[in-house]
Amino acid sequence: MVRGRISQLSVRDVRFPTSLGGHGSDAMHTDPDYSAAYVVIETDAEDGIKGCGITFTLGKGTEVDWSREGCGAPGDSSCPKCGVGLVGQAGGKACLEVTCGHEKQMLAQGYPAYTTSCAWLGYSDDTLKQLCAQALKDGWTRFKVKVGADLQDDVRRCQIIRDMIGPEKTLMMDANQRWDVPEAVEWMSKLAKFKPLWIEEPTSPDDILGHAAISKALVPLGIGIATGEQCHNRVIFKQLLQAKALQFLQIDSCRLGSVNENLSVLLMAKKFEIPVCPHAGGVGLCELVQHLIIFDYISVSASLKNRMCEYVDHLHEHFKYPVMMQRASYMPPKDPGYSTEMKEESVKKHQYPDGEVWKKLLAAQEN
Ligand SMILES: C[C@H](O)[C@@H](O)[C@@H](O)[C@H](O)C(=O)O
Ligand SMILES: [Mg+2]
Repeated sequence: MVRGRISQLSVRDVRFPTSLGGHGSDAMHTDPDYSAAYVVIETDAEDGIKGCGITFTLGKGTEVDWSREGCGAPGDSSCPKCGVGLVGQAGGKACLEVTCGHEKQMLAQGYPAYTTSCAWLGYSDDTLKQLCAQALKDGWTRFKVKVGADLQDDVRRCQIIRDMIGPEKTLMMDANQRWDVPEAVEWMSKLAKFKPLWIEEPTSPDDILGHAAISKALVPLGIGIATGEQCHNRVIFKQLLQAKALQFLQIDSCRLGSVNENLSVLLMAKKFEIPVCPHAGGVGLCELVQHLIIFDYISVSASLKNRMCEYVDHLHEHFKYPVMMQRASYMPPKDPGYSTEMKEESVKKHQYPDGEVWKKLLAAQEN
């Protein structure tokens, strides 16, 4: 039913200076400023219905004029992490009438999550220990640690985190594409003693057969391959699944353009019996993907076995409908829409380069 016409469209470059604290850092992206191209489509409908969309980048990636900036060169750590994938938040009715057991279970217990927030690569050992201790207190049982830049550092950091969480809790590792195929196998053979459930993005996300080779070598060591946060369409996922290149599939709500593209991947994963463990974090990715993974549980996979959704503890305060976490789980959102809308005040403050936050930072840099 048509309810008005599009009357206005705005695109804003919103950046958060996360690099100042090393938040979000990994072996490839050493100083990311979590950022978004934030789009609002307004209509002239009487009820004021509007659509909001985000594309997650690491700062410079938000600039339209890349080439002049020289952005896009391999190794430029501020290049866009995620491609263009607009997702909307349109008004509508929240559909939370309890109709099935799985839905009831989600409403009561939520969808299980793991945390990446303790172990970004740029964090000191002290910060790692402090955040890990706090996360354990808060009830987290699944942890992801960044690896891939320096083997000795990885061994030390993995030892710290494994000692702190004990042998039973789940540990995952993420190399953010840093290795080539033989290097990935060799490096992970050295980290196998820390019993990681998976190694994520061990090599280039485009190297489907490379992932298959790594998977063949590491599965006998009890290590699965997780990938998907850089996969931009269902065809890539189809090939990863057909080639038996992954044991955990990581959809990304923004990288895969549209909800429909995400749904087709959820259905393929079900057919291949591969658990979906979404990528989240960034700017708003937790807010968005929680809808998809809870839908997956209620309507597609009907299983929580080997399944969990990533959680990162940053920037939720800038969203109008932030995620609600309880006992290390995502509690189902009860507001209508895709939870994409940002607070106007946050957008204004963090707009690049003329928002209050950036004016101050850029002025300080000049002095
Ligand atoms: C640059 C970013 O923080 C990435 O390190 C992050 O998205 C990561 O790959 C993840 O799995 O959370
Ligand atoms: Mg990752």
